[in-house]
Amino acid sequence: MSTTTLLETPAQPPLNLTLQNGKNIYYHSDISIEADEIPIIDLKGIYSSDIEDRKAVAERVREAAHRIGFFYIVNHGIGPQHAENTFLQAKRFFDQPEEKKMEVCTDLVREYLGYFPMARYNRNGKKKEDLMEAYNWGYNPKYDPEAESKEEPDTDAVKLLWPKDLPGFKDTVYEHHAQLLTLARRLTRTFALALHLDEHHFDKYVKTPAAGMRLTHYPPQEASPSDQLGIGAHTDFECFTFVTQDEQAGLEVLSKSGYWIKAKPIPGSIVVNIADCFMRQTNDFFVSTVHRVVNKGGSERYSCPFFFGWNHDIELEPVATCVSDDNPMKYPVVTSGEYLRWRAEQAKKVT
Ligand SMILES: O=C(O)CCC(=O)C(=O)O
Ligand SMILES: [Fe+2]
Repeated sequence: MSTTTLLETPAQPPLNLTLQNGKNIYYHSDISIEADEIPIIDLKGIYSSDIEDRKAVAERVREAAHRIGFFYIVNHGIGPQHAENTFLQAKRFFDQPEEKKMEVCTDLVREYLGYFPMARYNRNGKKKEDLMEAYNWGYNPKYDPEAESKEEPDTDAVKLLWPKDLPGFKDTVYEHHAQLLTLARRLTRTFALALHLDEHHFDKYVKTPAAGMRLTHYPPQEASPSDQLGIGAHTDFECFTFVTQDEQAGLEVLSKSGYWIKAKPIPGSIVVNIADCFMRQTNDFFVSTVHRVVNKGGSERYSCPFFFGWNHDIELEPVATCVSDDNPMKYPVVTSGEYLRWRAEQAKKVT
């Protein structure tokens, strides 16, 4: 495993970039490499009745979340038909004429939801805009298997942002969303154990969670990654993200040694990455790792990220096992909702 730091590898002057969360990143080259740094974690043990099995998985999660902030999960319990169905819906949606997709454009609402048109954002200030389009939707208690009240919220996003001419689209993608929601709540317990807390420590944080989901489409790009990306380098906003990828490679992760490493698709797996709210709450013990997408593979790429965070009113207070007199909390305490709103405002400005 690489533990080289940038300071130890003075090849050429590093490239640098300021991210939307205000952090600066440095890297050696825009060309990515193959490396064996992202572990594959078998989740079978989290469903065991024996706490020792659950703790054994949690220790692997602890190591990965601390070292690189990315891991694959297998044996996660979600049947392959859900990803297949979602990708079919993604193709259906993106194959529509542009004016149809614009009927559910993100500009219709204040939130960062709905359709993001092709090449709309330029997250890293490259010569050309990011070559991707996306469709986003949010948590809805109507489709939450554990919601106490199943009433659909009366928001503009719910009323305006669902495509009108794609029967079955909403139900199908929410079926997958419900599966991911259940897994995310389960994994929240594993994360609690990974932080050496009581297994149920975060249970009350995930009653009405932030649980946004996205379909993304990246056409193959001709420009080099120095001039254009599929999605520019960024960190995610919430606690953790599940990325379901199709078979087309493209996701890349910035390693601590300052190289872009490929997170190649592994059939049936889900990629998990730590995001900023968890990094803040764990006082940087969990790393919210920078990632991006470059589709140089010659075929269309589809993926489906699921962004999971706490109920909006939860204060992102420090996790007790991650602070001490010698290691005081680095971040001001804000609520999850306040932080996500601030990040969404920053993200909307990147045009
Ligand atoms: O498409 C992917 O593999 C990842 C997308 C991503 O990082 C995001 O939408 O935040
Ligand atoms: Fe991301």
